[in-house]
Order: sequence, then structure tokens, then C-alpha cells
Amino acid sequence: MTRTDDSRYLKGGPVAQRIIASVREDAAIATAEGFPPKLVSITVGDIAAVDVYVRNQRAKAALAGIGFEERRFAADTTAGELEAAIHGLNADPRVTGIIIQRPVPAHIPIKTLQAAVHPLKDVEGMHPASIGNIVYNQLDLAPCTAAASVELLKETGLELKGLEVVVVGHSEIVGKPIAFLLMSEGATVTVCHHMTRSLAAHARRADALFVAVGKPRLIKADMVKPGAAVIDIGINSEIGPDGETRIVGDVDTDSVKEVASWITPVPGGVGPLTVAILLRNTMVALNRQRALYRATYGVPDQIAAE
Ligand SMILES: Nc1nc(=O)c2c([nH]1)NC[C@@H]1CN(c3ccc(C(=O)N[C@@H](CCC(=O)O)C(=O)O)cc3)C=[N+]21
Repeated sequence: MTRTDDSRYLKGGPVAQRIIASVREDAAIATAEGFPPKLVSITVGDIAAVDVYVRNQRAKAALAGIGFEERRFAADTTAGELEAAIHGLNADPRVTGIIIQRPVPAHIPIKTLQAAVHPLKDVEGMHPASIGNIVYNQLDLAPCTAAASVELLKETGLELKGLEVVVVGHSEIVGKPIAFLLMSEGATVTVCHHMTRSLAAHARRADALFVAVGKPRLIKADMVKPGAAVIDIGINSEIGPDGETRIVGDVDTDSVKEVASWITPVPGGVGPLTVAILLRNTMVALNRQRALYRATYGVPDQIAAE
């Protein structure tokens, strides 16, 4: 089977546009009903990798009709001060979702911060209660990058039930949630990491290979099964041959695209979809909050009838 280069590329942009268009409709309805969605981003210190993400969040939130507010804290802010700020946002009914941009400075325990976000406002899906939902097969709100990666695999049309999947990288924010999402979809999942003995032997068995470790060109053509789908989640910046800084993933795209049937480009693959999923998660969170509001206060008709 011969395919053009372009048909091998699994691009995130078109899928992201579809999701954002649907979020935009839902956000307009919710706003008209008196529940405007609003996302608050928390950044601690100055990190270039976070800047790109926040810039895209702001732009896409505006497109979708979701309010966006950025709270920037100095690198020497204490964990206590950040927790207090999060508690304030939890209590503010105008705030739908809170996202803590990672990484945070080393003196801040990220898990404590993530756990401080009220589970109903956890649009990142990183609270222990949210991760627990994934384990229990409730998949409507998952960590954004993981959900984006799985969404792109679905674009291939491959049957996930029984699919041999290998995930390289076992981070809490990407690798582990991908493994749980795919297990819930019926895939057979192997998770590899820095202690794995033969990465190549595992990777070569995969019908779908997910890579999220932060090592440029870790995955070469001889580690990929012919016809596989390769989802590259790495974001590494390096100096290109022209002396300019460029972003590359964890996969040696030029060689792997000759072997794989599908490959996500970096940039233009998982990244744009990650932002779209964050906005979709914000609407899921809003709907959960509205359901709780209704359950607590009832609908006007019911109250009048009592
Ligand atoms: N709590 C938390 N959750 C995250 O998911 C998270 C984070 N912190 N910290 C930073 C990293 C990085 N990240 C990106 C997401 C999308 C693009 C993105 O949209 N990239 C586009 C455009 C790049 C560009 O505009 O240059 C692309 O790949 O095509 C980039 C980076 C999420 N992260």
C-alpha cells in the first residue's frame, strides 16, 4: 500500500476545530441561561514551555466563548499562599475551572496544589478523585494531553478492543492516564519507562505506540511495527541546522513515517487538541456544577409545588 506523506500525518488541528465549535455552542447556551463558563489559569514563576500553552488557552477560550483569567504568581510564592488562592477560586461561583500549569518551582508540592482544587472545578482531571473516575471507567473528563492522544488514535478508525498498545513513559499527567483510558476502551496495554529492559522489543509489538518521555528521536524506524499508529507527545526544544530554536517530539519522524501508517506531527499533532480538550473539560465541569446546583436548590417549578 502506498500512501502520500500527508495522509500519514494525524493532525490535531481539524479535530481541535471540531471540538471547539461544539464547545462554542454549549458555552453560548450556558451563558444565555446565566451560567457563563470561566477558566482560571495559575502560573508560578516564568517557564517558556508553559507560556505557549497559556497563550493558546487564552486564544482558544476566546474563540469558544469561555472566559479566561490568568493568575501569575512569583517563583518565591509559598505553597500556603497558593493553596489560599486556590481555596478562594473554589469558593467563587463565577469560576468554573482551575488549571495549575506545570511545572511549578521545586519548593511547591504539586500534588498538594492539585488536591486543593475542588474536584468539581478540576478541569485538568489531575485531582486524585478525577484520576479515580478514570480507573472506574468514567471517561468524560480526563487529563487533557492524555485525552487528546487517545482522541487522535480514534481518528485512525482502528478498533480499540484488543488493540496492542505500548505507552512509553509513565508520568502521572500523560502515560498513566493514557494507559487507564485505553484499558477502559478494551486495548491490551503495556507501559514502558526508564527501567524497562528492552524498549525496542516492546515498541515493535505495538499496533499503537504512544511516546511521552521528553527525549528527541528516542523512537527510530526499527522500533516501530510496519503499519502502526505512532502518537508523539514529546515537546523538546533544540537548535536546528539553521541555528534557530525548533520544537521536536520524541519520535524520529522522518524515518518513522516511512514505516508507520499514521504519525502525529510535532508541532501540529497532540498539542492543539490538548487545548481543545481543556475547553471541553470546562464544559463538562460546568454541567456537573449545574447538576449539583439543581439537586441542591431544585428547579423553580419544584420549589413552587412544595
Ligand atoms: N497542568 C499542565 N497541563 C498540561 O497539559 C501542560 C502543562 N501543565 N504545562 C505545559 C505543558 C505543555 N503543554 C502544551 C499544550 C499544548 C501546546 C500546543 O498547543 N502546541 C501547539 C502549538 C505550538 C505553538 O504555538 O508554537 C502544537 O503543538 O502545534 C503546547 C504545549 C501542556 N502542558
